[in-house]
Amino acid sequence: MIRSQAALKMANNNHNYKTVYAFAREMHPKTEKFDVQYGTAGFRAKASTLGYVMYRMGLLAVLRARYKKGCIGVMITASHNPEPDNGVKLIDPCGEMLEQSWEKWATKFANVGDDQLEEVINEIVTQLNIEMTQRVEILVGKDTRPSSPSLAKALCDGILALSGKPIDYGIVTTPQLHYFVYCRNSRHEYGLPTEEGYYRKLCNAFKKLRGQKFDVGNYSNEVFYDGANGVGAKKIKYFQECLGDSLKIGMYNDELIGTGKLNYMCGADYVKTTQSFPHGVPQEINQRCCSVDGDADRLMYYYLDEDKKCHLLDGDRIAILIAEYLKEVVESTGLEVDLGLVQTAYANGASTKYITKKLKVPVSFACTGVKYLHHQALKFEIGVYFEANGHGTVIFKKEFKEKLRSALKDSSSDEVKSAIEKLLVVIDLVNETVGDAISDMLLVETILHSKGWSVQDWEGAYTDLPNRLMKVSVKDRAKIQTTDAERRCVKPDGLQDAIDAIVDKYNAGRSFVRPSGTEDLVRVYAEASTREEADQLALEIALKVYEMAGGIGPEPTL
Ligand SMILES: CC(=O)N[C@H]1[C@@H](OP(=O)(O)O)O[C@H](CO)[C@@H](O)[C@@H]1O
Ligand SMILES: [Mg+2]
Repeated sequence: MIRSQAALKMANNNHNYKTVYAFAREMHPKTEKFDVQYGTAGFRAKASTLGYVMYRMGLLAVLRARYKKGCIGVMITASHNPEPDNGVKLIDPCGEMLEQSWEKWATKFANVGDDQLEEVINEIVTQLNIEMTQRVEILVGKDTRPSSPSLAKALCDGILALSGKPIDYGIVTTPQLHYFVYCRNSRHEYGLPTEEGYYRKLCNAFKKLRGQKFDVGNYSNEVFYDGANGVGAKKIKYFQECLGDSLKIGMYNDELIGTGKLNYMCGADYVKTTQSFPHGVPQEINQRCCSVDGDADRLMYYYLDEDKKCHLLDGDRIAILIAEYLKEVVESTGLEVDLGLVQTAYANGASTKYITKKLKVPVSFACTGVKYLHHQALKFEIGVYFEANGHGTVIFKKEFKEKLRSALKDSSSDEVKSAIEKLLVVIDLVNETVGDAISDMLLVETILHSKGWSVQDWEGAYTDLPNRLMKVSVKDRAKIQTTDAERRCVKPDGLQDAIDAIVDKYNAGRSFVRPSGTEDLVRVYAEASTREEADQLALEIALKVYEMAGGIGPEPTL
């Protein structure tokens, strides 16, 4: 057993990583034979299999921090997945997801044998010329899963093994940790890297925008909030305390009250995938409700109508509401701005049509996964991006913020000045580092309040095309390859032609298939003018995938 951290440090400085191997062998040996892949959202698996992966991600985080000469974050969470799962993802210095070119290192680190660890460390250090004597800080956060503390311990052992300094933020939401990383690296320019600093920044901005009149027009100052029995339920309490009467939040699915399990029959993913009202939230007709997921980076709005039908206002609607509002606020400043929206193929066709034809805001498409959307959104001065499942945010270019500040100084019009001031406060309300369910919720509430809208007014802008998501199990999902932001399939040969021929038979039909980045299956999406047609189209396509792409297990059914 290795006991001395000083001995480890000395070994690191001498480029001798044998101790890392011994540490691994003794405490976090590789237990699984199968390979894992750093996917859309890092590594995810059954928590019991992840100890060694965490240890190795601790090692990699230190290397990444030294390479980037900044602090790095590591979040332990499996988001909306069931409680026995867990996962890990790395956060880069500006609070963004780990750069794609390093994903292959992450995969390699996770999969080599214990006795090859030393070699892989030497390989990356030499190839990227990493200076190994720097003392670097790694910020660690975790969700509420019971497995998270022991996995965090394994992660910290990895960080310490290479003489990094772990800073444990305890239980935090994923977007909070992204925010802390950026605050620290921006030397507090973006905010204070503490929970207190985060709540203050967002709540102050919210209260400023809200003013003293809380109910306006059709807008009523109360929202029901489903915390998915996770970290989002814990953290919303601080907000409620800080917000006081400016927003009444009915808090439900709070595991502390002891009624439910994480993500079980509740939370944003449950609401979106089942298109139904979550358990544990009172069924009040026409009440505006929202759900977050297990690490509070996704947001879904909904309400029940008089017939108890659940109406969803998903990521597409949230994106549109935000883009339209920002467009209006920017117009009132008199400044020219390049505002754009980024969607994925899962965005409802009706939403894309509304944005381009009615709002006249350009839309670009990115592959599934926030890292792709974020990257694409950086091209605009104001880039709004959302996945239909409710994960997204707004990014404001640094130069645009500077433009605003200098226009504020130079303008002689009070009207323009107050419009710019308002926009600067809106920017403070947004967590630009990554999709943040609670910050997004506060922004949606701000917009509805400013328009005097009920949730039904918001829904009235356009009508979603009925849609259906299906899953197909195949022998090897890598056999399916796509192009054009995953909207067209290039492999296996002939599959796209077959899809086109089926889609042609349906009114307003659209469908695409792609291999999931987080689960071992192929996803099928279909939309059409009626519910029956959307269901039927999805089924026909799923059967075609099953037939042409090596389906396994029972044939897909509705
Ligand atoms: C259709 C769908 O919802 N896909 C999700 C899901 O990715 P897949 O690659 O489809 O498994 O998990 C991702 C990570 O949470 C999320 O970004 C994405 O939107
Ligand atoms: Mg999540």
